[in-house]
Amino acid sequence: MKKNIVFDLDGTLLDTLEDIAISANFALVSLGFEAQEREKYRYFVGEGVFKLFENIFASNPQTPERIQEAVTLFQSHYAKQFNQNTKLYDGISKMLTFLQKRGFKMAILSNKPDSFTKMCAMKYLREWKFDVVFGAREGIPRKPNPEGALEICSLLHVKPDACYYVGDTMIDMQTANNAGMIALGALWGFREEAELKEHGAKYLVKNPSDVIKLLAEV
Ligand SMILES: O=C(O)COP(=O)(O)O
Repeated sequence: MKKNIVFDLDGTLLDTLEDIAISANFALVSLGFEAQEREKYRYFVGEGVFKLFENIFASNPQTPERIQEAVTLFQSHYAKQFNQNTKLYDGISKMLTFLQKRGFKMAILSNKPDSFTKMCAMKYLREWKFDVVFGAREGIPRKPNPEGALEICSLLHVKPDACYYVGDTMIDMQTANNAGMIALGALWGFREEAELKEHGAKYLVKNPSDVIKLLAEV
């Protein structure tokens, strides 16, 4: 039985791009830097909030203290911004209902700070039962390190190879493979097919109804 599925959050279950971009641009402008185009955030997001600003400042590196200032400004802004434009991607609701009815155990593993991950899950995903919701937590290495994914397996009492992991970036495909899970690359999210293929997607799904088709026989 492989009725276990772990989801990435940003760019997979939720389209969070706009609110992340607004809050990050607030932090940048507050510190005297230029705001970045919303589309660029597709590539900045994925490895947690500190790395978000490291990525933004890639061509103009800043001290860790400066980056931390940006992170702090981002976090206080995002606490109020996170639910302004964010939404479930089309078809997610139907997919989650299907999986739940079919008896799948479901979990979330994100590199978004743990408190924000839980706030988003409470706001947008409370209709469905997620056995575990983990964001980035103190002392636990971020994805693509498999520690969080393996902890979920042990909490669910399942083996990694009996778990699907659905995500939209190379970080997610690497996480799934590092943990020994079955990697599903979601093409509706932040990144492109080539990236997901290159980093070990076992299956590519164009939309959430493809997940239903793929897992209908499991
Ligand atoms: O916020 C991030 O950096 C990434 O979040 P995700 O792991 O849910 O894609």
